[in-house]
Amino acid sequence: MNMQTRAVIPPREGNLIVAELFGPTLQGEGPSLGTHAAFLRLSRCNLTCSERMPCDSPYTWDTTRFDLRRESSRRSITGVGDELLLLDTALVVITGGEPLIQQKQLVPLVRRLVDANRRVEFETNGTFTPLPELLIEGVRFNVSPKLSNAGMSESLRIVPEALTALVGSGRAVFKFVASERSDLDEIEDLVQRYGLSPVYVMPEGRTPDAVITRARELADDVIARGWSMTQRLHVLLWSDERGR
Ligand SMILES: Nc1nc2[nH]cc(C(=O)O)c2c(=O)[nH]1
Ligand code: SF4
Ligand SMILES: [Mg+2]
Repeated sequence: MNMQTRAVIPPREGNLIVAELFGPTLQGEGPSLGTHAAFLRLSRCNLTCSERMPCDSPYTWDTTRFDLRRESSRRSITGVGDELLLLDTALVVITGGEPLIQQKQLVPLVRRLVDANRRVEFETNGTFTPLPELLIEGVRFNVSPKLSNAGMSESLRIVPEALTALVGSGRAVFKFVASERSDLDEIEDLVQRYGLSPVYVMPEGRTPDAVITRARELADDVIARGWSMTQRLHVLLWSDERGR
C-alpha cells in the first residue's frame, strides 16, 4: 500500500456493542438514586450470575437464552454520544452487561459527555481496573462485586487488583446486592479484606414486593454495621420492564 492510498482511508472510528440506550428515566440505584438520567447499556459480560442472585440483564450475555446478534448492535461512538446528549440529562449512566469490557472505546465518549457538563456513572462488577483516562472529575464508579450466591468461583468474581485500584481512585462506591442477612457477613469479609468504602447494600428482587420485603429484613443489620442502604427505585416503579 503506498502513502497515497493510505491517506484516503478515513481513520476507523471506534464502535460500541450496545444493548440499549434509553431515557430520560431515574437512576434507580446507588448514591444518585432518583436522579434524572440517561442510560447506555452495553452488551456482553465476563461473568455469568445465576442461582440465588440472577442477572437482571441476561440479554447482554447469556447465549443459552438469547441471540446476542439480535439483542445488540454495533454503533458508532459519535452516534451514541449524540443520542445521549440529546436526552439532555444531568447524569448519564453507563451499565451492562459489564461496561468496562469496552472501556478503551468509552474514553472519547466519556470525555465528550463530561465536557458537555454531564456527570457519568459506571455500573460495574469490579473485575476490571479502570483506565486512567476514565478517572476524571465528573465520573463515578458504582461497583457491585458479586457474592458466592451468584454461583461462580471467587477467582472469577473477585479481582483484588481491580478492587484495590477502584478504592484508590477515590471515585468508587461499593454497592452489594443482598437477598438475606447471611449475605451481610460475606460482604463484611470483602469490605475488610479490600478496604471497600463507602458501602451500600441493595435488596435483590425483580418485583416491588420482593424488593421491599428484603429491604425490611436487611435494614436494621445494615444500620448496625455502619453501612448505607440503597433501593431499586426502577423496580419499585416499573418492576423489571426493559428500558426504564
Ligand atoms: N432506572 C434504572 N436505574 C438503574 N441503575 C442501574 C441499572 C442497571 O441495570 O445497571 C438501572 C436500570 O436498569 N434502570
Ligand atoms: S456481572 Fe452484572 S451483568 Fe454480568 S452476569 Fe452478573 S449481574 Fe449480569
Ligand atoms: Mg440492573
